[in-house]
Amino acid sequence: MEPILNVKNLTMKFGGLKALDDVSIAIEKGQIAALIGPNGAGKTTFFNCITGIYEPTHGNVEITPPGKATQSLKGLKPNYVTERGIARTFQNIRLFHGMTVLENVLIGRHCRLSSGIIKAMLKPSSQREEEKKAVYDSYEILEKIGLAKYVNEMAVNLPYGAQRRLEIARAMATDPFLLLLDEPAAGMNPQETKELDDLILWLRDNENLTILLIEHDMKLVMSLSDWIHVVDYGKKIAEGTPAEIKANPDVIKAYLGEESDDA
Ligand SMILES: Nc1ncnc2c1ncn2[C@@H]1O[C@H](COP(=O)(O)OP(=O)(O)OP(=O)(O)O)[C@@H](O)[C@H]1O
Repeated sequence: MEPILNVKNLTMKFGGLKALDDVSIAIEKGQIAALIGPNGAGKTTFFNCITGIYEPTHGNVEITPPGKATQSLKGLKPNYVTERGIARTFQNIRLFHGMTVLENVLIGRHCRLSSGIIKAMLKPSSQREEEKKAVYDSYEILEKIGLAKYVNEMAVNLPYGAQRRLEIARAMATDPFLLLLDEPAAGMNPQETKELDDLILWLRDNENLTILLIEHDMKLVMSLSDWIHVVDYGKKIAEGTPAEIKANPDVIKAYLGEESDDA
């Protein structure tokens, strides 16, 4: 079976700097995979190349959505990548703080509406049904993610961990088959991290999602991941199971160091 995401020989240059150097990574359907490596290794650049924020200097990104043919994402802008079924969250929280929790999720939903969210919000009668359905679907997502109690709160008033979960809810609203999470546990306390761990597992097991996460919390990475890819200075240096990665001398030297003791 084709991998759900097949990134082939990706190179991204910024002037003289090779942020990614011939990186190939395949993600299988239903996997929770992690992309790890030191600061500046190229992890976020990798996400940016997949999601159309950057056009890679070389290489190709192919997807095989469940039940569909393999297709290339070459040249697609971010909104078209989202439409193809890839959703992401960002390293720094990017919510619409002046909007409610529900409105933030509705914004994510708009790529699945035929009328577009703006028209739907203006409420010409032909769009009312679609708008109602979008609100219903968004509320359902909030329930699943454990945020329904905040539905009419302003996003800015949510506790930090809930804001991070709201980003995942908004990503879910785009109906993805592949979810890319960029440091989802950053800044979380241990309780929030535990809840995130449970949520990611739940999403994979109940929402049919494949998940690729960038994360520096090695305890979370090692407990959650089926498969781990490691980059350093833009190059892929290893891939394997958590046990293999923990024991890999190149990874220990480049990144894990003593951290591997508590993972
Ligand atoms: N738009 C850009 N222009 C120039 N250089 C960039 C750009 N984006 C990233 N870089 C550089 O590319 C390299 C990889 O950055 P990237 O953000 O992908 O690393 P990272 O592995 O995600 O790091 P971290 O773990 O700190 O988030 C860094 O040297 C960074 O400064």
